[in-house]
Amino acid sequence: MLRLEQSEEKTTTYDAIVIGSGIGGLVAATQLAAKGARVLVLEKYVIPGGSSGFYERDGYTFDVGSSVMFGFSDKGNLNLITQALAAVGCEMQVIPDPTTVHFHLPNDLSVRVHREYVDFISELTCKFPHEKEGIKQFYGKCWQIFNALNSLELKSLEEPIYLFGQFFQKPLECLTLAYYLPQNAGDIAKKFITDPQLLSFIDAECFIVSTVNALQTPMINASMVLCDRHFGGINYPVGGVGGIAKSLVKGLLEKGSNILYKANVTKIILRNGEAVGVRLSDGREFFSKTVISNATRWDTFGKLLKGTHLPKEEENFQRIYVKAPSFLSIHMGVKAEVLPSDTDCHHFILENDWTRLEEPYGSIFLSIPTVLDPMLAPEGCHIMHIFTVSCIEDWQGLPVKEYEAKKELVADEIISRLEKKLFPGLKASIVFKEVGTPKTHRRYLARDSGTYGPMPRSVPKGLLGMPFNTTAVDGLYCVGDSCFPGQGVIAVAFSGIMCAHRVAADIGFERKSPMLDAVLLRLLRWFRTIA
Ligand SMILES: NC(=O)c1ccc[n+]([C@@H]2O[C@H](COP(=O)([O-])OP(=O)(O)OC[C@H]3O[C@@H](n4cnc5c(N)ncnc54)[C@H](O)[C@@H]3O)[C@@H](O)[C@H]2O)c1
Ligand SMILES: CC(C)=CCC/C(C)=C/C=C/C(C)=C/C=C/C(C)=C/C=C/C=C(C)/C=C/C=C(C)/C=C/C=C(\C)CCC=C(C)C
Repeated sequence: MLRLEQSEEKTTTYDAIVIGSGIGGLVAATQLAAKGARVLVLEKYVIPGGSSGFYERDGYTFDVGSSVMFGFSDKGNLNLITQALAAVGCEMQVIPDPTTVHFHLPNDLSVRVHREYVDFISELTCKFPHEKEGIKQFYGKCWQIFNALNSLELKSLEEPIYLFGQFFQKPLECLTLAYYLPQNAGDIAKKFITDPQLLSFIDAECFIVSTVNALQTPMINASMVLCDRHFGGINYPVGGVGGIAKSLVKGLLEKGSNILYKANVTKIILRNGEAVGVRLSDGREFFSKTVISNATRWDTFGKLLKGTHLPKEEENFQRIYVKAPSFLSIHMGVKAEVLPSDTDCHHFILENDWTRLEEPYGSIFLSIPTVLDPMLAPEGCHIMHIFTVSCIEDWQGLPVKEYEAKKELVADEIISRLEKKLFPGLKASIVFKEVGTPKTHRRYLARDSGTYGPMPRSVPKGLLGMPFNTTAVDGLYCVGDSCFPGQGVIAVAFSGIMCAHRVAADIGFERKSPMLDAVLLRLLRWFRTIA
């Protein structure tokens, strides 16, 4: 990080200030820096990455959140993490994961999502032989959409020269995407599949990437993840997920831009209604041609623009989307012998009752990244990163002692369930344990109520209602998971690429047509109101 002299703060005008260094913010920043823009990233915490950050304790390197990495392969157009790193001259070594996730579901339904598509389909068909045709048809539709996506060069859908250019070059693919844009995975699954248990399995497939069931999951997003895991595969970065943000920061600095840590933005400064800079909690102010917020839209409009009128578009967003609950996380170090030798890296556990899928503490996510990269833990030990849905309301207003006791109690119950279902002797094998609650996530990730991201209030019209990057405030852009296409590391990386393209056009680093802009932006705004 370069030091900024005090006089420089007041006088330097950047091309863009990015609030927050989650993957969304860092991708936007590095894409702009790669185009020659001067960018300043302001991060509240002491390291970059947000929910894709890392922390070290007692010889362990823990991923804060994300461990399942889509978009990290060396082929196609959808390897957006690889592309984002390459844009600033970085490359990371990755370890291919042979199994995306091992599902442990009610009625002893166990399904491994193998890297090879044919192996996965044959395992699923073995469990549901009477649905062989339906399985082929549903996942086949996903491939049709994925192939359309993968054929496009991905840039801002809010930039007409690019968008119309893609329609001209790939009309069939663009029409396919336009057709599926307002649709959800559950409706399409129901066209081909009738077995209620298989439909519940599709719900679980969608839930792990959208925190809602298939009927509420946009078909484009479902297709993206259900196919990329077989096309490019899931690949884990050597040294842990935190390395992605560290590499992006290195690339950012090498391109002559900068990042400041412990820089808590408390206000977006407006002049004549236009965003022109930001103020930090310690009083420092920075100015720029554009401001990009990687804080959630609830934080951006509710806190950083507090006191200004909530634009109609944001009212519309909040009408369609609510904050998904937060989660309880347990980071553990365990003795290696507790794991059977063929243990997969990622597991999803829902023991007895399908109806508990979306409930707090209903299902359990478990990642064991040391299965892929043993160097993340001391010799003879593994990392277990466990998380489950939990609401902040459950944890508020408790005196410290009760709060700590509740953490222990809830974590103990989750660990007992894992011990019973998967790993006998688990409790006795624990050598390190740290529990995070929704309050922890609110504090360290600076996300309102510790939310995991946005989720539709009811059944959405696919992705139609999800806002892109421009906002009703001139000069202010949003990036991250409360923008199109939503939650997920690869999704926010796409949002970063889109955002940087739109900003670059607005500040003269890319071509733009003001007349076409006005038409397209008005049209997209209208689409969102009918969602
Ligand atoms: N694959 C997985 O296992 C997994 C797990 C967890 C999270 N994730 C994904 O990561 C995505 C989130 O990425 P993102 O880029 O939207 O954001 P993020 O929440 O990861 O990062 C936002 C960053 O902005 C900073 N910030 C917020 N307000 C600030 C302020 N006022 N001043 C300065 N800094 C501020 C935060 O400290 C944080 O570092 C989620 O959608 C989620 O799906 C994935
Ligand atoms: C403009 C208009 C209106 C129209 C036109 C048409 C067109 C052209 C269109 C286009 C479109 C596009 C391009 C789109 C795109 C999209 C995308 C890219 C998407 C993506 C998505 C992604 C996602 C969603 C992802 C997600 C993921 C996630 C979330 C993950 C997670 C994970 C986890 C949680 C883990 C688990 C764990 C265990 C199990 C342990």
